[in-house]
Formats: sequence, structure tokens, C-alpha cells
Amino acid sequence: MRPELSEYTPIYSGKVRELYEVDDEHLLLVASDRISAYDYILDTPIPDKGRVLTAMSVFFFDALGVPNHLAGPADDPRIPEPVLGRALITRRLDMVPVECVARGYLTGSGLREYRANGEVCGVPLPEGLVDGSRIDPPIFTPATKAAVGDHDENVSFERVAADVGIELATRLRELTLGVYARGADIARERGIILADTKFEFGHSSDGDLLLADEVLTPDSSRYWDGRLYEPGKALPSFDKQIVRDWLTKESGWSTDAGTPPPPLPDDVVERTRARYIEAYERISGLSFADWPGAAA
Ligand SMILES: CCOC(=O)Cn1cc(-c2ncnc(N)c2C#N)cn1
Repeated sequence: MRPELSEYTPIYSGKVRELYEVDDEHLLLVASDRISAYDYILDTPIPDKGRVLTAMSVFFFDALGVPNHLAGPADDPRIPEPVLGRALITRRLDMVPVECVARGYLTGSGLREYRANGEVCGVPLPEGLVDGSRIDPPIFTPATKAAVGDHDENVSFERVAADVGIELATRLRELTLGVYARGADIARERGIILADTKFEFGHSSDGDLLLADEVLTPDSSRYWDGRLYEPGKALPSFDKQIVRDWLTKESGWSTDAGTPPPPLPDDVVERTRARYIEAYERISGLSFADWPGAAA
């Protein structure tokens, strides 16, 4: 008999995920089916998005072989039935307040910084780069965690060292770049480009530094279809472009409308659900049909 979700104390609610206290040493990390686009949480959920992204995290936690916060299997008996398959039992950590970002391609906020001053988070880059240019070797571009609804602020390594100490900052950079490289290799072997990603780390009560949060999911990373990549060509998001294109090209809504986006039509929802499942099955080589929890 699984516990009710109401038996756990909610301690954090993000745009698309929630965190509950299970006991003094354990949390329940829950991924919803909510999807965000253009800084809005859309009214229409994507069925099974939470389960697919949870499955991707578990695949990478297993594949990466890096000490992490997972404290039980995907069907752990402490996971309530309504969130089975889209929730994980984790160890409760003392989180390091740094968004640890690795970039192997120049786009987004990194591109905006580069265009303004030729560097990203204090790391100078070669001249002449454009949206989608490869950054080789990949760079560590940390950010401070913003309040819900705000954008994280890109900061330099020196700032991180000032905040958390040079030893920990150095370790965060090493781990971030190493895990990114491994994840990018796994994705590339399956024809998918991991352009950039964000990790979070925390200390266990034993003082060990563990990889936490979600790992290498489409919500924490930019994934591009490798079949479409050309040097210097930024690509549409593997998972969100269907939604973005419908919103900006077909729905009549625009990003400067000042109003929330309209609900998504069924075909956009289904095609987006299929993209999430395709990303998971291509990268993991596993069948989503075998993942715990009830299909939405
Ligand atoms: C709702 C999702 O959570 C976050 O967005 C960021 N966050 C993570 C924690 C955390 N805190 C203690 N221990 C952990 N293992 C974790 C994790 N993961 C808090 N906020």
C-alpha cells in the first residue's frame, strides 16, 4: 500500500516541479506534466511529460556513474500512486547555491553576453562566433539561482569562488564539464546534440558532494536534432519547437502580446508528447512503455 501524497510536507514548488519532505533524510522530487514556453507556464499540460523527464534523469544518473542524490528506484514503495513514474526519492542535501551550466554551443543568454563583450561568464571566446557556433572545449558558465519567475544571472567563476570558496568552485567546474561531456557523447552517439545543460549539486550529511536535481532532461538542457545541425546554425528545440512554432506562427498570439498564450490544440499536444518520448527512447535505447506509472 503506497502512502498518500498528502502525508508528505510540500517544501518547494517550481514552474514545473515540486519537492516534498518524506522524512528527515529524504525528499520526494515530483515532475509535473506542465510545460513552459516564452516564460509562461502553459494552460495545457503535455501528458506523460513528467514521467518521460523522470525516466531520462534516471537513465543518466545510472549512465553517468557520478555520485548522486537518488535514494531509491523509480517504483520505490514510498512514492504515492498518483505520481508514480514522475517522482523520485532523493537524499536531502545541503544545496550549493550555484546553477552549474556547461555550454558546448553558443546560443541563448551566452550568445547575448558574447555579442556584448566577446566573452561568457568571464570566459573569452574567439571572434566571429554566431548563434549555434560550437564552443570547443565546452565552457563552465555558472549562474545564481533566481527567484521563481526571474531569470538566473550569469556570473564568473571568480564570483562563484568568492561565494563558495575556490576548492568547491573548482570541483563544481570539473564535475559540470565532465558530466556534460559524458552526456553529450551519449546523446551524440544517438544523433542528438546536447547544446548546453544545467546541473545542481549538494552536500550530504556525510559531507559528500552529490549531483542533484534533474539531470540532462529537455527542461534542464537544450537538445537539438543532430541531423539538422550545420556549423553556426542554431537549431530549434528538439522538444519545444512544435509548441513555440504553433504559438508564434499559427495561434494568433505573439510574445509581445502581453497576454498569456492560448491553450494548445490536441495535435500540438500529441506531437509534443511524442517528441519527448522519442528523445528518451533514442537517447536511452529503452522503451518508455516499460517505465513505471500509468500512461496519461
Ligand atoms: C522542485 C525542484 O527543486 C529545485 O528546483 C531545486 N531544488 C533542489 C532542492 C534539493 N534540496 C535538498 N536536497 C535535494 N536532493 C534537492 C534536490 N534536487 C531544493 N531545491
